[in-house]
Amino acid sequence: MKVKMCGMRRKEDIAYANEVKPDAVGYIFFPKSKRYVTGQQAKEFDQDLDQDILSIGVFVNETIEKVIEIANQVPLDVIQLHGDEDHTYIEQLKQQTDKEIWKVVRVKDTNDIKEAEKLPVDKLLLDTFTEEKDMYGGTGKVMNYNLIPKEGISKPFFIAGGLHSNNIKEIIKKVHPYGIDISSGIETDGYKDLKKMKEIMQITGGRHE
Ligand SMILES: O=C(O)c1ccccc1NCC(=O)[C@H](O)[C@H](O)COP(=O)(O)O
Repeated sequence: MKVKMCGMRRKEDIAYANEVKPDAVGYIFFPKSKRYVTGQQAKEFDQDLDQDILSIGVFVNETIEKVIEIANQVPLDVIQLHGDEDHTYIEQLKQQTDKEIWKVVRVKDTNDIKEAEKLPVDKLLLDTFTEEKDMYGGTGKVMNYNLIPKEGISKPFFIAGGLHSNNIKEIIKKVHPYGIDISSGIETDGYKDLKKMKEIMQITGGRHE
């Protein structure tokens, strides 16, 4: 099972990631997020990140031009689309990059997942839906895992939303995801917390190839 730790926004966060070794870290390129970083900041962070940790860029309804610019600038390994990007948008993006593309489904009902399975992306990431304006992710709220189709999902999928050291084991056992994605659950007072990051790696069994 893979572990992605999202919302890196300080030099210390990168040092912590190098210490605990998740499979991937995420940078948020959504200006309305409290975890927002610029392409230039992410590039500087990324120069200090261990090479065997994937760099993932999180975009919300961003222009394709800007996504490509930042993806090449950092450089990113994966483009995570966390907004309302549709089939046409993804096809256009794919014409301009060979990078892996993940699509986030903010799950309101089972059909949202079934529709997302048809998208031409490498992986899905299931996250919590909230009505709150501009709250596309990093909500710290747990999603309803009963909405996952009984027959399973045809693409590798990450789960996200309100994961923390007290619920992660139970949720993994229930859902059997390809990976987990966590942000608020490894923060204290809004900043990444090394102790919590270590705990998550211990609970998930560390890095798995
Ligand atoms: O984290 C944010 O501020 C954010 C804002 C807008 C879009 C996506 C965002 N985060 C993306 C992630 O991949 C988070 O890790 C994921 O939503 C889970 O967050 P959390 O519930 O805080 O663990």
